[in-house]
Amino acid sequence: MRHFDLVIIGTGSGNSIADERFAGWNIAIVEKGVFGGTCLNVGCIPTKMFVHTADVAAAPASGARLGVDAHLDGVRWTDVRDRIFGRIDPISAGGRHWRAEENANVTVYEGTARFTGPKTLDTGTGEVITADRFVLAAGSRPVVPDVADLDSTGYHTSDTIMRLDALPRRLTILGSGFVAAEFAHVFSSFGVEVTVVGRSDLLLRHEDREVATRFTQVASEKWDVRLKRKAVRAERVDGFVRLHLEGPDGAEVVESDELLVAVGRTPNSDLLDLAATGVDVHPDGRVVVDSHQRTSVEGVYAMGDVSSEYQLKHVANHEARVVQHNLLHPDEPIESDHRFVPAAVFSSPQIASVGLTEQQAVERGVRYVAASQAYASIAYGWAMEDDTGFAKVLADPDTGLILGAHVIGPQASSVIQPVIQAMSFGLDARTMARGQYWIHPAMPEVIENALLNLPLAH
Ligand SMILES: Cc1cc2nc3c(=O)[nH]c(=O)nc-3n(C[C@H](O)[C@H](O)[C@H](O)COP(=O)(O)OP(=O)(O)OC[C@H]3O[C@@H](n4cnc5c(N)ncnc54)[C@H](O)[C@@H]3O)c2cc1C
Ligand SMILES: NC(=O)c1ccc[n+]([C@@H]2O[C@H](COP(=O)([O-])OP(=O)(O)OC[C@H]3O[C@@H](n4cnc5c(N)ncnc54)[C@H](O)[C@@H]3O)[C@@H](O)[C@H]2O)c1
Repeated sequence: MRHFDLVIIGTGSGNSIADERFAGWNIAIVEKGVFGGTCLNVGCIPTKMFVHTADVAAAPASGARLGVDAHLDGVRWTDVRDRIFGRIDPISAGGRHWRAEENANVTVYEGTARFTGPKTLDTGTGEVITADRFVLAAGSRPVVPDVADLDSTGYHTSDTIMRLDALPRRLTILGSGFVAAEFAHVFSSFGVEVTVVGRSDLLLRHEDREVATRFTQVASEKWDVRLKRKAVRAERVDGFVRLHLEGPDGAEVVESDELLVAVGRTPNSDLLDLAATGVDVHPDGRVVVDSHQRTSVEGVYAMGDVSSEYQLKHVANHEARVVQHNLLHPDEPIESDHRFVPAAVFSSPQIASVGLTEQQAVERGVRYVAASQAYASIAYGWAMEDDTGFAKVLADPDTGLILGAHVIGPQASSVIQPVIQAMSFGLDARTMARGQYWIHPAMPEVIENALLNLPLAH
């Protein structure tokens, strides 16, 4: 049985750990799928390449109110798709080749790993290995909801929808979170009739309620949004998918060419038979880790979607750096910093958030003041004729320290960044607003003004 210094399971964010500082280590990497993991192959990267393309496709329609009459002649779907994956697939193949053929100290096993005993791993390739240290970086996968006959009907997830051979005429999206909001924007901008089916009363219900309400209003004008619906059965009739729903007005059916299921992601910990090596798992499937990313077994670390509360690439990258340091310096371990984790939804409009929502502040009994500023009331908002976007900030009324920020509108994912910086470095709202120049007339003025609107004690 081969023995290694380190085994890394999963080539998403885990693949970045073994850099030149590990040249003297004997390392095994196990991957069951395509090299590079979710973000590169089926997540952040391709979706944002589609989102940018969708923004371009949607631009002509927004020109008329500025006095520019433009028309979208068409979207060459296969060209769009092949440009995106023509860029991505070689990166994945190159990464695999580099690890498998050019890293003298790394052995790549292409199989589904599972533990068979303490620090003993079946690589799924016919070979069982042992190691002193393991990194569990096995990520997550789409949840398949309990809807009768879904399997026999056939459906897509975010893993497959981007590789369609042709644009559907109609697309139903089951789910109302990040994936649903981003793909609804992509496909509707390409001319597809989109229906979004959600369980709760709002799209993106985990956002600050004012933001989720505004997004739901804007979305309902563009897409057929059906909320408070339960999907009970699916069927395929004459080649079309029919989704049977139960809602406030009783039973209804949505028919479309394709169905995208986007109801969340579950950690891949169940594939690993972790009990065999004694690693603890939360009831929701996340591997239990401490602030140093250590599991319940000495020498076994976990990071990213398989263990994190946040299924986000910037969090997985951060945790990978922590694991990397702690492998190299076990006597001086560092902790992950999850104080101010931001997130953005790249839909239309965009949404970005960091820190507490107003609802969380209320639920947790946190003292706060809140203020907002509309894009429509800053100069660049006039330039864009934006009439739905706004920035909202929450702060401690006494210290002025920022507790949360929520932005809905153009470039929200970039506009919010100075607030993330202020929160991370303990800058109070007044100092942040008045202690620096804000380029006029640029979009971050929406943040400057929201900060100035806060009714702080001093
Ligand atoms: C459609 C979509 C869009 C997204 N967009 C964004 C975004 O814009 N911004 C953002 O921050 N985040 C985004 N995310 C989330 C982000 O992709 C993930 O948080 C991140 O990729 C997780 O990285 P990871 O290394 O933990 O797991 P992964 O990248 O999923 O890597 C895990 C790897 O482990 C392998 N594996 C699993 N089990 C085994 C096993 N038993 N044996 C061997 N190998 C195994 C898998 O095949 C996979 O390659 C998006 C996700 C999706 C689905
Ligand atoms: N821009 C980004 O950073 C980005 C983009 C895409 C995905 N992601 C990550 O991937 C994760 C997964 O995305 P997601 O959109 O699949 O999950 P999500 O958790 O964001 O949203 C899932 C939604 O589906 C709803 N739902 C659950 N079961 C349902 C059912 N049976 N019928 C109808 N609705 C149901 C839930 O109430 C929830 O609102 C995200 O939470 C996020 O962390 C991030």
